[in-house]
Amino acid sequence: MSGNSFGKIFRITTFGESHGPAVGVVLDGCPAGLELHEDDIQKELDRRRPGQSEITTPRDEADKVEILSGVFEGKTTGTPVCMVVYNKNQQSKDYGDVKNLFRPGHADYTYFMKYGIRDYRGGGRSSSRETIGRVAAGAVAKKLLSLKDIKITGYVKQIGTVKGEKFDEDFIERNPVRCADSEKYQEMKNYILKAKDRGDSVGGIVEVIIRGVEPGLGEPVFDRLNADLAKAILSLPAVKGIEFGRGFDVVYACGSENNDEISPHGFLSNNAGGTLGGISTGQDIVFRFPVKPASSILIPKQTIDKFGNSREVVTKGRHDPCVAPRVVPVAEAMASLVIVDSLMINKNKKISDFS
Ligand SMILES: Cc1cc2nc3c(=O)[nH]c(=O)nc-3n(C[C@H](O)[C@H](O)[C@H](O)COP(=O)(O)O)c2cc1C
Ligand SMILES: C=C(O[C@@H]1CC(C(=O)O)=C[C@@H](OP(=O)(O)O)[C@H]1O)C(=O)O
Repeated sequence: MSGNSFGKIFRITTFGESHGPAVGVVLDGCPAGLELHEDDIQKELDRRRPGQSEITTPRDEADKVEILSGVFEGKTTGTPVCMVVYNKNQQSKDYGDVKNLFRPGHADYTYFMKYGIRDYRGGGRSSSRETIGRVAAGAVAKKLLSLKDIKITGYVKQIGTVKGEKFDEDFIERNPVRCADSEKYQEMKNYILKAKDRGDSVGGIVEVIIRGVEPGLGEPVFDRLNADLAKAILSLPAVKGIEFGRGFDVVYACGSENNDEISPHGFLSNNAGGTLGGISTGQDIVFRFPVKPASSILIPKQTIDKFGNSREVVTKGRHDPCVAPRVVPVAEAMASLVIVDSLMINKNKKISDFS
């Protein structure tokens, strides 16, 4: 177990480091015959790409994808699909100062303790450059889901203390904060920019809605659909938790308010967030997660070097002042991978399916 792979039937292994030659993914288990072009992948990678606005890292990467295998004459062949993006704008010399230091909030300390060696050029393997592979595979999953009219939409619900209240789906795609509330967008952006001016960073909350999932997806005990989604989301850098439906607020509710009543026309509410007993109800699956403020900040902080000496560190280089807007397409990709995998696992559960 190396921890670099995810999924049971629709399986991915990501590879690469932030400042190495390339990052990417090998996707195994994709059915043959799916029409797949680099453009399908590129449009999702373009949503994740850095260097696109003043509220994201200025590292300027085109993130152009190449499909190396598994596709012939525009269709998947049923063999592993390998997709690669070459890193072009590393500027690794900027990281010489932190070569022997553990940047607070980053994985430098834990990687060094675990492996005794660390790629100090940027975040190395722990950098979000790794999520390119997830987004590329997620784009294939999204294509499969579109055949079943399943749609996954993520958006920024909160930045710092600024809460979005509306949900304007068209607006999400058009604005760099990926906020669904057109009225709160400028306020959210200003909140990020003020922190950036101070050399600081801020956190946020992202919500994801999965529409069109049939009832019956997810396994009953350990591989509950909500548990699989939770693992997928918690496997993302900077994510510190997850809640479904009414979430942590269930603490304030009585059963009489929290149970989702059922009528002949369907459920009357969705406090559960789309699963019961770990199995999809057929309603929207709704979850949200907090994203911590990016660790790389220009405010001097105390740390140690790898020899145990006390040091002060300022994290130079190019960084996101807020991770939340950037994580949206990645979270959608992870959710897509889980839903496709669950659909593939969910075969032949009733004798009537076995024909
Ligand atoms: C899309 C995305 C972009 C990120 N950009 C940055 C960044 O520019 N600077 C930073 O310090 N952390 C950034 N992070 C978070 C770090 O990668 C993460 O905090 C670090 O690897 C330590 O992991 P942990 O926070 O999960 O413990 C980003 C995360 C994601 C998902
Ligand atoms: C380049 C990207 O964002 C990076 C995410 C990141 C981190 O620690 O996650 C740190 C910075 O990169 P580096 O590894 O060069 O220090 C960001 O610029 C990207 O997401 O494509």
